[in-house]
Amino acid sequence: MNSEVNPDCDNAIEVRDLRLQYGHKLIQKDLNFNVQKGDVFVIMGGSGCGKSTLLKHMIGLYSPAQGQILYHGQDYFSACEEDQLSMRMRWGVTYQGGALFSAMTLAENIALPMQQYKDWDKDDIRDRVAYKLALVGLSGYEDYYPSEISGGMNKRAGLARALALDPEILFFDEPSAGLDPLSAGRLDDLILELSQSSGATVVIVTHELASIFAIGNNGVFLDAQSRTQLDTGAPSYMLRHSKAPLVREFLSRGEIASNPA
Ligand SMILES: Nc1ncnc2c1ncn2[C@@H]1O[C@H](COP(=O)(O)OP(=O)(O)OP(=O)(O)O)[C@@H](O)[C@H]1O
Repeated sequence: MNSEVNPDCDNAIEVRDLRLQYGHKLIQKDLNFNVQKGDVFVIMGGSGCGKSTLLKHMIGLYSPAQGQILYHGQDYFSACEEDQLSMRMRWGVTYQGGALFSAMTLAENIALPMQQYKDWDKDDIRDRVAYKLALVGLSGYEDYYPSEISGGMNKRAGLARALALDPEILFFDEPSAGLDPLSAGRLDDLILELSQSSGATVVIVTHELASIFAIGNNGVFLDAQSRTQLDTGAPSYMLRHSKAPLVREFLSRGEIASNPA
């Protein structure tokens, strides 16, 4: 266990005064919110407001222009490389396209992080791969290539790979992008089921209202115009009670645009 990690900290993630830029281009500023352990936390907002950018900062791909992101009380960006790696090893990430390696079978894709980061032997890895595939409903698909299975199955296989190292936090960028509503709904159910059964915290970027309400118990709403968060909390609460009209309007597809209830 990392020396600086505080296991008693209820917040899996704390975002403090965060400012996100690409060069001089400001994307978001003054972001402040907490993700509690076990939350399914939704990053919401209209197209181009910076949802993916925020997620990329949260998984350490980009450094913030200002502010902090703390994991179990430890600031990621001021930590040494070794501590950053040990934090990253506790995360599972799935990107927008599923992003499996096309030249590898599903089993090889899922085994890859295990081979990279663990000293598990071959049999152990084979069993763990089979278990992860079973968790996402893909038992028996070990030897299939990504091109041989459907889009929805690819997403589920991507999820199995994200689960490879038994993560404490799972990050998803638009997990159901490109899926039909039924498959998207099934993927939502699976994400919720896996987070509940493993106790993992989930951080998810989506603008799908159905997903936001089906699985999110907490979240943050980003605005492209003011370039800051308009609200944070439970999406179902924000829908009726957010003090920001734009949030109520967005979450109700324009049906609740007047004063908060
Ligand atoms: N690598 C980059 N360099 C410069 N600008 C970028 C980069 N990536 C994204 N942007 C810009 O940052 C802004 C936010 O993009 P981002 O993809 O984070 O938004 P988003 O809310 O996830 O959008 P969407 O819902 O459409 O996927 C956009 O104006 C985008 O053009």
